[in-house]
Amino acid sequence: MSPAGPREDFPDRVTLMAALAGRVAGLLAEGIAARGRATLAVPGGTTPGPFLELLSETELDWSRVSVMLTDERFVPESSERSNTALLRRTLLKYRAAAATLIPLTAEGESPEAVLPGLAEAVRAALPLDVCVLGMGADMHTASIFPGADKLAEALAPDAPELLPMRAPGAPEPRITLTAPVLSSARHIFVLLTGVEKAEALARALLPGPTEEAPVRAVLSHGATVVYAP
Ligand SMILES: O=C1O[C@H](COP(=O)(O)O)[C@@H](O)[C@H](O)[C@H]1O
Repeated sequence: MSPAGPREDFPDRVTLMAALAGRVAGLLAEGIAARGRATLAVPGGTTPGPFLELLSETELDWSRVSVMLTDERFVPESSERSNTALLRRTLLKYRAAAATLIPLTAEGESPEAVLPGLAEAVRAALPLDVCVLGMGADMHTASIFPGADKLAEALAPDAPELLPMRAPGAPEPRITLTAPVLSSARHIFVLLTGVEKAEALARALLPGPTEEAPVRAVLSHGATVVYAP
């Protein structure tokens, strides 16, 4: 793997989430000042809730911010596994209620059926000003999983912005931003907490193919890892 970007360790999760929320808000404000609008991508899953809650309270011209998920599970929004529901619950309220959500899911039979209707709005909001990613213990990031059916396509330099994805490690089909979208963000953060993730990161930083550890696709593009135990 080419040299990894910086890593910032925090003494605890409260400090980490507050620092990241402040940093992301500052970068979005810079993007708005420079270009009139800014786009933010955030992860789903179990880690980012407190960061998203704090971000929702920050002072920013949220009416100029577009927000999308890095990936979504193809489940109804009523499911507790819906990343969109997480986003509505934690980020899209208070001051951040004025932001525009670019959806990564819609009602339909399959990810393939809804994807064309989603791609245009995603494309129009790119490039990402700030991309915050999570990582699973299997070293997947967004929904780019080791062993996934469209892994090679998602990692290819000419990948489309969005792909449907099915993987042995994912309980449901997914829709994910692809590696070129994630790695071309102006600022990339990988948000990690806990010993299991620290161990996975150590494995991901070893030399090896990106297919085995998809998070390498962003680590090799200067992503800043922010971590607390
Ligand atoms: O399934 C997913 O997993 C990753 C990691 O989630 P976590 O629960 O271990 O924090 C997440 O980044 C991704 O957005 C999500 O869809």
